[in-house]
Amino acid sequence: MRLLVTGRDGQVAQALLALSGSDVDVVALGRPTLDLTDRASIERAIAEHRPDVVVNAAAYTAVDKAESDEAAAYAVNAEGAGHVAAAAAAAGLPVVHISTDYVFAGDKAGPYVESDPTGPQGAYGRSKLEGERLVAEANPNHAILRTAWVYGPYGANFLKTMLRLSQTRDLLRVVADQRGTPTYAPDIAEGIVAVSRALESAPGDASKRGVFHMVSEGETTWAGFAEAIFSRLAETSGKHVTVEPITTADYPTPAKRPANSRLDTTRFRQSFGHSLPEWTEGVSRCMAALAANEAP
Ligand SMILES: NC(=O)C1=CN([C@@H]2O[C@H](COP(=O)(O)OP(=O)(O)OC[C@H]3O[C@@H](n4cnc5c(N)ncnc54)[C@H](OP(=O)(O)O)[C@@H]3O)[C@@H](O)[C@H]2O)C=CC1
Ligand SMILES: Cc1cn([C@H]2C[C@H](O)[C@@H](COP(=O)(O)OP(=O)(O)O[C@H]3O[C@@H](C)C(=O)[C@@H](O)[C@H]3O)O2)c(=O)[nH]c1=O
Ligand SMILES: [Mg+2]
Repeated sequence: MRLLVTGRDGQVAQALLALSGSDVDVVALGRPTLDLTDRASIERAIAEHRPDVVVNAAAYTAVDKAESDEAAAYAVNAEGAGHVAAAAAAAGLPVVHISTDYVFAGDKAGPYVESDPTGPQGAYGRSKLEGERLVAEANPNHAILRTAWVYGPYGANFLKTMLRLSQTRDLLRVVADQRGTPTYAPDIAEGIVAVSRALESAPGDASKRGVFHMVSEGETTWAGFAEAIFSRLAETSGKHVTVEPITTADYPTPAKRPANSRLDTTRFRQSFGHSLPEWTEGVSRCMAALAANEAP
């Protein structure tokens, strides 16, 4: 099976590339070769590489910057996602599209299921929600995978921000009133491969089409995530960092984030017979990979 992945240097794209081997052949393309705002560039890539499934892992992911740059976020996350889905449809191919917990308002008491009403709190979430709509409209043969709090050895993420800040500080203030699930990019990549195989081998199976919540098992807060990172850092390096739990109000940001980002993964697990490991396991594996210098 060959996957054409958009966004070569992204966290998820890099994790998919790392899986490329005999079983699955991954071609990941980014700008300038493949640009989501240029549908013809996506069509050319499909014609050249002849994939079995197209995976849209490229996105405008700067949550705060999107508040003052909403048009750019829409061009990539909404219209661009639609272009990827339309180009796949034109070639008769399924599309796997990655979306986010930030499509929700975050005011539900329990974990969100796929059919819950959306209510994005910021420009990034709005652009991603519109992307979901345009993908579904352009290509009925789709799986939209909403994930959350992505981190891994490649690219920029909260875990690497925490490690960087810890080089100059012994105390970090981190919000403790936003709940969700940190999800390890290599586990997302495995999930995408499982979904891609299912789309390829079960054409027309409606139980494997639509929207799915795909996050690691368990839940925490950003402060809890930071604590887990620093407890592993202490074990391996002896360096101690204190996490001071604070409220969202204590940490003003341009974009509002959902207080409850928890996603119920039942539909995903039942439809694909696959689940992602506990989030704490991913933290250990990511720290080990970084210590082994497996990624820049
Ligand atoms: N990061 C997170 O915490 C979460 C991410 N997601 C979703 O998961 C998916 C993957 O995210 P992640 O891997 O973290 O993203 P990254 O921010 O790591 O990477 C995104 C990639 O998209 C590329 N890109 C941006 N604009 C374009 C464009 N116009 N054409 C082609 N490529 C473009 C960027 O390329 P360049 O280097 O050129 O800028 C970058 O390589 C996205 O859909 C995201 O919305 C969902 C939940 C959480
Ligand atoms: C760096 C830092 C952040 N924070 C807070 C701010 C915010 O509420 C939370 C996370 O901050 P970040 O900016 O790293 O995370 P953010 O960019 O909001 O991450 C989101 O990215 C997009 C792409 C998604 O789709 C989401 O699932 C989510 O992962 O932690 C602190 O409290 N202290 C700190 O020192
Ligand atoms: Mg950010």
